Amino acid sequence: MTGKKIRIGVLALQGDVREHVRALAVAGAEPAEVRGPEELAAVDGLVLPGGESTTIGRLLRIFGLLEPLRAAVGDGLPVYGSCAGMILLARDVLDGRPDQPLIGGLDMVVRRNAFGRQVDSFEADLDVVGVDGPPMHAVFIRAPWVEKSGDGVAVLARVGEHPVAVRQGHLLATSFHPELTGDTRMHELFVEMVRQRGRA
Ligand SMILES: NC(=O)CC[C@H](N)C(=O)O
Repeated sequence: MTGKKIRIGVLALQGDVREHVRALAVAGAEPAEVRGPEELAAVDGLVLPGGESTTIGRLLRIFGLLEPLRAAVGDGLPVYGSCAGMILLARDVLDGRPDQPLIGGLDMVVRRNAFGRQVDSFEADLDVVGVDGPPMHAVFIRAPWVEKSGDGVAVLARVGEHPVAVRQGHLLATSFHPELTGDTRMHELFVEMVRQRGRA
């Protein structure tokens, strides 16, 4: 641990940006909104917020961020994707739009709106690997689940048999929205991941 604040970007094209900015600040990072390649180049880690993955994907193309983001992920930039952000980090999406662009990087296939076929939104208390203390109260909104994942992917939490939190090296993804509950332990876990990469 160093005393230096690390700078973590929040992709700010669409979705619940402000809530992530707030949670990252509470978790001890210096948050920064990212809308273009120069801003992306200036951060030590990045959060992809929830929202609508098809819209965010389209905006990534329009803002010239899709290829720079793919390159940054390939280069080891730590990224945390929540809900729509989880979808963007997947290598493939089921029930997505055929032309829906993904960033990829995480060796998983996700199913979009997976729980939504039964209920649109729900809440659950989850034990998350790597998060100490009481179970985490998790909010799911038209959430994806991980349909399948490669050997390199660690499952951190499940709802029933379905993985809803995963990590592969420098990439972290959750189906749920920790930025909405005031519980910043998921953001703290990500800040620590970024810190350990020593980019600060
Ligand atoms: N809350 C969310 O991020 C919902 C994700 C949305 N259903 C999508 O497909 O992108």
